[in-house]
Amino acid sequence: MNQSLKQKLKGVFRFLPALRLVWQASPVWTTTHVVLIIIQGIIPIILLYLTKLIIDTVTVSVTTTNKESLFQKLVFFIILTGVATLINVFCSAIGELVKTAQSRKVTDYMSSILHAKSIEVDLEYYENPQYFDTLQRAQQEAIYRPNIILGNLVWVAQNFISLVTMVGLLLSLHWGIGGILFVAAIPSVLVRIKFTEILFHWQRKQTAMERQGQYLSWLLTGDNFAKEIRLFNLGNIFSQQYDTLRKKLYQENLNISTKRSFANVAAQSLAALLMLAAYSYIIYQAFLGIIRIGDLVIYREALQRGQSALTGLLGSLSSLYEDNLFLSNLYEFLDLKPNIVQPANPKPVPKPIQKGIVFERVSFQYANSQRQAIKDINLTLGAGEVIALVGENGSGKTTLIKLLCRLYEPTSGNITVDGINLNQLDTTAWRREVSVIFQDYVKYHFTAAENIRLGNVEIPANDQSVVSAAMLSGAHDVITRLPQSYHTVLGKLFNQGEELSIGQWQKVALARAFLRKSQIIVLDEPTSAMDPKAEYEVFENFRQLIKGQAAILISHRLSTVKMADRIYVMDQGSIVESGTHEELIQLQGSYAYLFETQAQNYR
Ligand SMILES: Nc1ncnc2c1ncn2[C@@H]1O[C@H](COP(=O)(O)OP(=O)(O)OP(=O)(O)O)[C@@H](O)[C@H]1O
Repeated sequence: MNQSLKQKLKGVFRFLPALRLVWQASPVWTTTHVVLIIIQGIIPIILLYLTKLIIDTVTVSVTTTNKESLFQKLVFFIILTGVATLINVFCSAIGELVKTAQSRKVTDYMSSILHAKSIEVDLEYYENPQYFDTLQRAQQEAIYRPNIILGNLVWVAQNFISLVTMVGLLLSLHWGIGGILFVAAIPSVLVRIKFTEILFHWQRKQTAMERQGQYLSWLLTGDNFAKEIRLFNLGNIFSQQYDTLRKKLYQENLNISTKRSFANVAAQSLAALLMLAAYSYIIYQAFLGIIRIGDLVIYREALQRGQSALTGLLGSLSSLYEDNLFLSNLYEFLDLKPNIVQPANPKPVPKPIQKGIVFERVSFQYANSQRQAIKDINLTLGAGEVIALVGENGSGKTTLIKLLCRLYEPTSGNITVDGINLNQLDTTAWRREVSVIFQDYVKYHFTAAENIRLGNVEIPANDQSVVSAAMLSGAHDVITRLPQSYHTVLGKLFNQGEELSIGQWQKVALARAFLRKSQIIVLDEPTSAMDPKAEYEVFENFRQLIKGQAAILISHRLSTVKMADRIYVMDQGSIVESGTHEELIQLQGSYAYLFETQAQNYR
């Protein structure tokens, strides 16, 4: 057997993981769903059999004198027919409810699996377009495919039983008729499998384009972009780009669908001709008097039912193949492994940190980049020390912080805390000790109190420490002026939300950092959007604010970092100067030059 056929067959039977997901999502609804489908599959056969019994009884009654017992029998069969019909009606009515409930459960379960995986993977994945393609494909399939697999398996069973019965009947007439049934069904199945594969590969190729379309649509409809799109009059341009993209996708899809339709016409015409030949043979047998008119009717019925059972069976088998092919998109996503590995036996995080954090010849290059973002960095942050990183845009300051938080692994060199390499610590436990507010901090569209509490979710809601943190960052005054004070929803996304200015948002984010009970605090341009008074208040009493935490400050305003114990000046990924403010001024290097330039602007 050639390799690809083997793989295809393997694909057909790789439905167990999907069934497991369906089962895990909702064992009770799934069982009920299957039981109902089975009952609904059996009842038509029972009804058919009861009809036969009724006809037989009526036929006998015509020639019998003792009609009373036959009448009782007849009444009994009619009652049974009524009961079976009622059960059928009940099952289909309840079936709708069960189907809806079960598929909603599966949908929600699959969403939570996708969410869990999205959190588990490293930040690095989020800088990789292929990751988003994989995620998009997984999202498309995960929601409904597992349920369809379940349905298709039940269909396979139902059609198989039906087929065996009908083929048995037809074989009694001529073996060739059974054969024709099979031959007639094959072309349609081949067409389906072929076009499923074509569509699958086309969709995989088009994911990036689909996402580009979604991005344009997001630009056109998202609140973040509404201002600029209007002012730069970009609406029509983006909208045209979107239309061009969608037209291309539509055209390619239509081409495949058209080809598939023609192939289907050819396959189904061939099947119809073969069935006509079989039917003609049955008619001819009746014409010759070999079979009776009654037989003709039965065989025709068996032929039709047999054909629909076989088409159904092969159809559900090829659907299973299709489902599995497309579900590989989901498995591909679920199989992603984080690059940052957790140590098997993590060492405890030092509490309190005694000696401090040391960067030893640390270099790092982003996976999607040709250049080193930081090179050969040596840096020390002693316990309770405040250090500052300054340098031009792109000099590597934020990257250094990301390495400290173990969002990435250094390409070379070591980062240690009290002599223990960060890769020997449990990542979550380590991150608990670092409180970071990045430049692109998150504006949560939750209440003001929740926005701050997210810095330390271990404290209860409405804890007084939220207010204390807000006071330290200057957010308290902003929040108390809001209509519902700390209970006001921030942002404009939800009803009664109150939008803040960028500087006000920054104060809220800073409060989040202050709330966290960590040993290290990292503020990446924390006051860049604050007014001078607010900024002054933060840095004036900075050491009291951080209460003995070690701190790393990143700022372009050198006046704010003057008080640091040590200032590191970065340039193109390297540290080019370091020392206290006074030492660096005396050095008369790039720091002194920058400081002097900024100071002149304020004179
Ligand atoms: N996710 C990324 N993937 C690839 N390259 C990146 C990524 N993030 C940053 N870089 C590159 O790494 C270098 C350092 O960036 P980094 O953000 O650390 O600079 P920075 O000093 O914090 O700059 P700024 O002052 O503008 O905040 C830059 O050349 C940047 O282009």
